[in-house]
Amino acid sequence: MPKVLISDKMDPKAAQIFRERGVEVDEITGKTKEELIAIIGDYDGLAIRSSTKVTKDVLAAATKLKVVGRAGIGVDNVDIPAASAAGVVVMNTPFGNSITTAEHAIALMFALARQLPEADASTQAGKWEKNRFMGVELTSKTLGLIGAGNIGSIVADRALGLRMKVVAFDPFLTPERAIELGVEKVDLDTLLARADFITLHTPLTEQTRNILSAENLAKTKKGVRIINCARGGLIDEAALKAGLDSGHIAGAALDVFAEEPAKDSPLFNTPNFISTPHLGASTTEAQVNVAIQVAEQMADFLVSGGVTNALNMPSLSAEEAPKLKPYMALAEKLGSLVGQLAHGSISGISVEAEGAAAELNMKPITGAVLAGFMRVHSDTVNMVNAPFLAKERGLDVREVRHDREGDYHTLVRVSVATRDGERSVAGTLFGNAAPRLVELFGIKVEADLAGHMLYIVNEDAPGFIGRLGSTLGEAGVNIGTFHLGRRAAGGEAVLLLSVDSALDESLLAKVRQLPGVKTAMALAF
Ligand SMILES: NC(=O)C1=CN([C@@H]2O[C@H](COP(=O)(O)OP(=O)(O)OC[C@H]3O[C@@H](n4cnc5c(N)ncnc54)[C@H](O)[C@@H]3O)[C@@H](O)[C@H]2O)C=CC1
Ligand SMILES: O=C(O)CCC(=O)C(=O)O
Repeated sequence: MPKVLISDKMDPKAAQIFRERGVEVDEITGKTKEELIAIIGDYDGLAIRSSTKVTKDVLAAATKLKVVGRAGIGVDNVDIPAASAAGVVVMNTPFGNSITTAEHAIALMFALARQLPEADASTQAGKWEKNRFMGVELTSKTLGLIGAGNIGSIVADRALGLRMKVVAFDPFLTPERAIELGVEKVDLDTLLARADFITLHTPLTEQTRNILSAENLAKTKKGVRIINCARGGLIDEAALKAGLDSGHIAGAALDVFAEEPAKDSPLFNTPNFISTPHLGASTTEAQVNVAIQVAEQMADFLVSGGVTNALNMPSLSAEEAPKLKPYMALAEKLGSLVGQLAHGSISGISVEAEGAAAELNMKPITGAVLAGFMRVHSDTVNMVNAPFLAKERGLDVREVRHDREGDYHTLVRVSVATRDGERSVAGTLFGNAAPRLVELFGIKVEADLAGHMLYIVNEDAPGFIGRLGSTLGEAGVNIGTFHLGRRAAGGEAVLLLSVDSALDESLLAKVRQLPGVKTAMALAF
């Protein structure tokens, strides 16, 4: 039974769903990195929010880990390249907390406009400072939206409902989508110059880090109010403090900080500064949504191989997974076969689908081919890290679907480009379930690729099979199955034998000395 660790506080629905789906679950929150490293080796899955940092060191200790599930959106607390290299799928729940976070941004905008936290503190201190707290109306003001994705779009919708004008800067926002949202697409400088309120809704990336730098803050309108419910690191906090102190910036509300937990920021106690402790997603509704979603996604993956909302692997629905499973087994065997047989530097690999296979989602099939191909050189390769490693090695990967009718109802062909030209193998599924090799380097041969095998290329001549049988028999090697294919009588023949035990080098050397043998290799599946 797969085992998952929930390492951040999560709605109890998550644990309930894991158990209902046949996944064992431990909830151990508040661990230090060292404590997490000490226990992570026991788990197949890790369910987190934003506190757990899934670093290289944690992943190195996570020897059984297959999936990290983020109950939320931002995955900047997960080292995704390291997870990909380790073959660990990283999933998030991209929609479960968007409305809640957008509402928090709007709440902070109102709080800034009317200085609500300070007015509340002053009133409860018995001061009744009616004349101190003069606010501004939101109606007719311009809201500058940096990032118009899921959350930004909801913020825009709510702001338009408040009769604000919304200008948006997002390099990926199309003019059509801007019209649909009712926002004006502008460049960053225009937004900075025109906005009365600025709200940030981008992930933290190398392009967005410090997007509100000292230089950009200086381009804002005097009296601007700034809200950040996305990620710390998007704003230069020192420059923000200077802007608030000088009065250029009329107010700022941060839900997120460059260093979290933020326990001692220079911004604290600055007039017109509001902060919340990364509460953007903290509503009952959002937490139930993300807990249910992350547990369902992770359980689907661990139990049936379904992949949803993965950031480092193509999606594969729980319905598709059973249909694709035998294809992935076939693809992995074909990838492994070409990986074992093709020598020298390989510059490209192509995966072709014919018949029923051409109707399927090819990404998982290609991932399985690459995993089989590269596992020949490293046993830590799997479906997740194989495409990543292929790219790292500069392997040109092609996918081709054919709509032609072939000899088989379904066929997957894998070809590699070698120095000696293209080498290709093909396989089908018998009964839609059993992987079977049907073509090897242009020769028709029908074989089950399983266990220990012996591959021989020889000149087709009488007496060869008897001599080979004797050589193996004398070495105590039992033949399981025997598959023969040849280009033409008396031409080049290919033999694939399954044997009950591993073949050692000395036996292979004897086989290579038999008359007519051109190649003899041990294979393993
Ligand atoms: N405070 C909190 O508790 C929460 C914070 N978040 C944060 O909110 C962020 C946004 O979430 P979603 O809207 O769901 O993500 P999303 O991926 O739907 O939208 C992000 C938008 O940012 C845009 N973008 C990317 N690079 C940009 C750039 N250089 N300049 C301007 N725009 C750029 C993208 O085109 C995209 O439209 C998340 O990445 C997460 O870090 C999300 C949920 C809760
Ligand atoms: O889990 C949380 O409370 C934070 C949510 C968040 O930042 C996100 O979903 O990106």
